[in-house]
Amino acid sequence: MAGAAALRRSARRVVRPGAYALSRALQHPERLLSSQASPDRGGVLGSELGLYPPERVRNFSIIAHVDHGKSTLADRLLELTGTIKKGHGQPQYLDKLQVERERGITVKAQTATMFYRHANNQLPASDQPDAPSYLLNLIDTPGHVDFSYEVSRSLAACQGALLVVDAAQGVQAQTIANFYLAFESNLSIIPVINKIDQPTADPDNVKAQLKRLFDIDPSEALLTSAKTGQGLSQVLPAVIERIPSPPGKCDSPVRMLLLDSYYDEYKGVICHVAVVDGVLHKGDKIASAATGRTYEVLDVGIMHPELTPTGVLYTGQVGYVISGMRSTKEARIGDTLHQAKSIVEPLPGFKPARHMVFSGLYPADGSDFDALSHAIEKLTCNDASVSVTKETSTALGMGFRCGFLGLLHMDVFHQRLEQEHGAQVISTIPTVPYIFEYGDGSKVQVENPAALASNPGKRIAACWEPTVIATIIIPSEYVGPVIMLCSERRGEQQEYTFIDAQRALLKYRLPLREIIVDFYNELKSITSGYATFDYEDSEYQQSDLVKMDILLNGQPVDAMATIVHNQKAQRVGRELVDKLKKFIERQMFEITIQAAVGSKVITRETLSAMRKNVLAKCYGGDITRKKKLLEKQKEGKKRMKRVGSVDIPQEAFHELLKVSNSK
Ligand SMILES: Nc1nc2c(ncn2[C@@H]2O[C@H](COP(=O)(O)OP(=O)(O)OP(=O)(O)O)[C@@H](O)[C@H]2O)c(=O)[nH]1
Repeated sequence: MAGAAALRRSARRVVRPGAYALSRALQHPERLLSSQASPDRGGVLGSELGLYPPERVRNFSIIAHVDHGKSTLADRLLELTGTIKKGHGQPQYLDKLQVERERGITVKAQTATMFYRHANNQLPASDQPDAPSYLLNLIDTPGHVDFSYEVSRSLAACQGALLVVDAAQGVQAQTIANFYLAFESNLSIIPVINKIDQPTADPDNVKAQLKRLFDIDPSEALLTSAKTGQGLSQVLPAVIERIPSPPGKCDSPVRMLLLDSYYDEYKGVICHVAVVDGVLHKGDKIASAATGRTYEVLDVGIMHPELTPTGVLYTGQVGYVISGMRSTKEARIGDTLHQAKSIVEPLPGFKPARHMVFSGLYPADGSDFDALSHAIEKLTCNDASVSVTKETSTALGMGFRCGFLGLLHMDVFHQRLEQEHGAQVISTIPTVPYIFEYGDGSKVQVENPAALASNPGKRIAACWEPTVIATIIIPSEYVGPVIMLCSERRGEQQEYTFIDAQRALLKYRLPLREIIVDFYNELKSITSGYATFDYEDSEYQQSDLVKMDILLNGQPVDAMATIVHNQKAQRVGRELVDKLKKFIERQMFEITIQAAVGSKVITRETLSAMRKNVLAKCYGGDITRKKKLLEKQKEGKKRMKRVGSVDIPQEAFHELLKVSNSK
């Protein structure tokens, strides 16, 4: 038992939070089985990995719209191959990120190596003892739009993808986005129509949609239920038969693509790699094409599904490498790692993550700056897609300006800071990266509205804002309200088609600013939850933007400054001022709250003076009760931010994040 516990502990240390199938497996290491098809039944030895030349390897991903069943399907495939034990009952999520459990989403992509014996599609593997065994790398990916960066990274290591579509819901916005990601990467796509057990399942309609939208031959679609197991036996044979083996030269110097990296307290930086050429051995010297630094390979292995040392990785295989890198900053995602002292052409990496949303993060208690700094550093070790720079606010003190892939990504990061690192954080109103041109022709990218100083010597000549191309799929009766919503948000229609008799597809160019706050919620609410939405970044467009300041008793609060479209300044200003009025408690003096563009005040409210007497309700002379109330008041004060003479509660900052920019 003690051994199992130790294994569990060590598994927990090294596992990357993510696809719950893998995590679940780690909770029960005693249930981990070497595959039925594995060449050895007690683990995978390096020499046996050599039995899998590229022709016997398949690297594939599972892509889908959120909730269409990727992770459940991944789970079933791991069971089917004996990588985790069958029938582990109700999913247990103890090793999964709390944030993933609460939100029911996958945030990080995960890789698992499986072994599968395959000869004849018609017969069970147990009846074909001599059937050749294949090494399959399955990469489970997140479905939410903010994490599509993870999807494209995963696809770089694959030659094929299972495109999972819910048999009742049909093709949705992210199905389209993910299909094109895979299609543009030249992957073989296997359509899997999942959840056929549902009473409302209509696989024929889904086949027709796949044909119409992607020109997929209906006979190619596999029909499955990841819940009941129906149709699952066709999946892996299709993977082997329809997906090409990875290309690569076995006898060339080693060259591998760095897919992902994370930091482990005990082992240091762990890199996930796809070996494109050559063979990588423990003890080899490797170099980074990006930094030129060299490292010794201290450990190498596969994810089966937990880290399993093998001492070697062959051409076409996907696994992990530990090489004494000190920080994930050294492990640049998309970098080529290659045999040291050999001249190799770097692999074509992938598009760097583009930060769509920026926000300032400050410690709720100014004296906690070091703790927040430490927490952010630790968290970015496992989420390299966040950009972090130090900044100072007169209102909030020292903090950080962080760039995120989207609003959900920002929320998840924020939540993880609080849950995993106990950090109490104030975040400022999210903003997008604008470009401003001054009268002298110089241009700046503005990620912090407060940094856009109103400098009379620097007249703003023009500004640009980022836009996205949004794809929205809705039942046709909701087309009218959605068109109205998009035009309110300054959208420009690009496409309006029907994907079947009941559903329409709308494409809009929208300013990113207009969708980062509240757009999705509103879209869902006007379509009774039926709309699905996805976007890809597009070009910058010139726009009439202004910086809006919030002033308390005449003093601007830099952390509350925001950039808005000129025509919306009045409405946004009103909303911000109203929110603040609601959340700032009356104080012993009168407080004026104003929103101003330049020197022009566009809206104003006054909070009359009042002394809050916490002892007012405390009759009689119960001294301990009085003390308690005073203590509570003192605690409350700690959560206040003093700006000039005004105390602003932490909640006021949180509420400002929710201010819609349209309506
Ligand atoms: N009825 C039915 N439900 C299924 C099936 N496959 C998955 N589900 C359920 O659908 C829900 C979503 O499944 P997931 O596997 O988490 O979906 P996902 O696509 O991985 O979701 P993200 O990770 O958030 O992108 C869960 O409640 C599953 O139990 C199926 O074949 N039939």
